[in-house]
Amino acid sequence: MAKVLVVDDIEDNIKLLCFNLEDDDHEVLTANSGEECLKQALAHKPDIILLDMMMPGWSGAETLERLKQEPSLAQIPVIMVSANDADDAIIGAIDIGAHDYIAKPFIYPVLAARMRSALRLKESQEALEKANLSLSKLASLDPLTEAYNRRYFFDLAKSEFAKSLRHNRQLSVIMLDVDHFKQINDNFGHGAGDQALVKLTQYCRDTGRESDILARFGGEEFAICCADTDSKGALALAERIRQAIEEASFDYEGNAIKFTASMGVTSLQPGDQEFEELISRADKLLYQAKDEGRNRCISDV
Ligand SMILES: Nc1nc2c(ncn2[C@@H]2O[C@H](COP(=O)(O)OP(=O)(O)OP(=O)(O)O)[C@@H](O)[C@H]2O)c(=O)[nH]1
Repeated sequence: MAKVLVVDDIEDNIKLLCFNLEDDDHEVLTANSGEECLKQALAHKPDIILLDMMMPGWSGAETLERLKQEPSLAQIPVIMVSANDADDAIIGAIDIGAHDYIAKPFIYPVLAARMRSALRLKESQEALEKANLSLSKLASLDPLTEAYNRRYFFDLAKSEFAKSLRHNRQLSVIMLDVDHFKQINDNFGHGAGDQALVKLTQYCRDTGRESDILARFGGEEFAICCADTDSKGALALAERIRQAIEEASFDYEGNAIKFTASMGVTSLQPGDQEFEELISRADKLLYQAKDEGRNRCISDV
């Protein structure tokens, strides 16, 4: 059922707990000191820890504090097991992060019920974290291509822009638009158009750097913000992307589909005060590229 780490310096206590836990179908790991507990927890990520309070070396409380300081272990519920049932000891342990406290000698079914309660709480915390993660993904990504959406792109790129101004670093922007995209939809169907946008995202990712911020602005228009990249580097990147798109083709329902893209490229210039200035320059250059025949990159340097 659950992976349980039992920590106690007395071998007989471990044996007794192991017997009961294994009888309940739990997978049991054991440690006979606080130091060993931390090692086992890091190596095996148990679902729950049953931790003895009084041990030579690190005490139970000290071990608990170390578990809570370790980000990858902090969420594991810890039930303290102790012969000391003084109120102060119980309060102290719960205040430093124990989920629960049970006094020895305990009745195993009571401990088992407390473990179930701790595991239920852990499960609902994990479900909540998962839901939060998918919500923040929804809020930042374009659902079709999984490139960033326009709003999130501006959040990230504006912060890069501010850093570049502060540290006197280069920053460039590429605006990209698929050529005659309407024809892909008209000739092969909307599904082919969608697939082209997914492929385009992949070509940009494969060609660029991990740190490039790629977004779908809407329709068949994309933007890339490249931190620490000067105008020469950005134009070279745009040209590599243009070539990758031109050379690639993908299969859609038996049709080999090819397309091209046009790009406008600009870089941070003295006097720029807002990130939007770069977007608007790159946008003008993109439309110049369209006017001059498409399938080309135009930069303002
Ligand atoms: N399949 C698909 N089509 C889309 C999507 N978003 C916008 N479009 C279509 O993209 C097409 C854009 O057409 P236009 O603005 O005329 O641009 P274009 O055909 O690429 O022509 P140029 O940009 O001038 O080279 C329209 O037909 C839109 O309906 C989408 O998410 N999926």
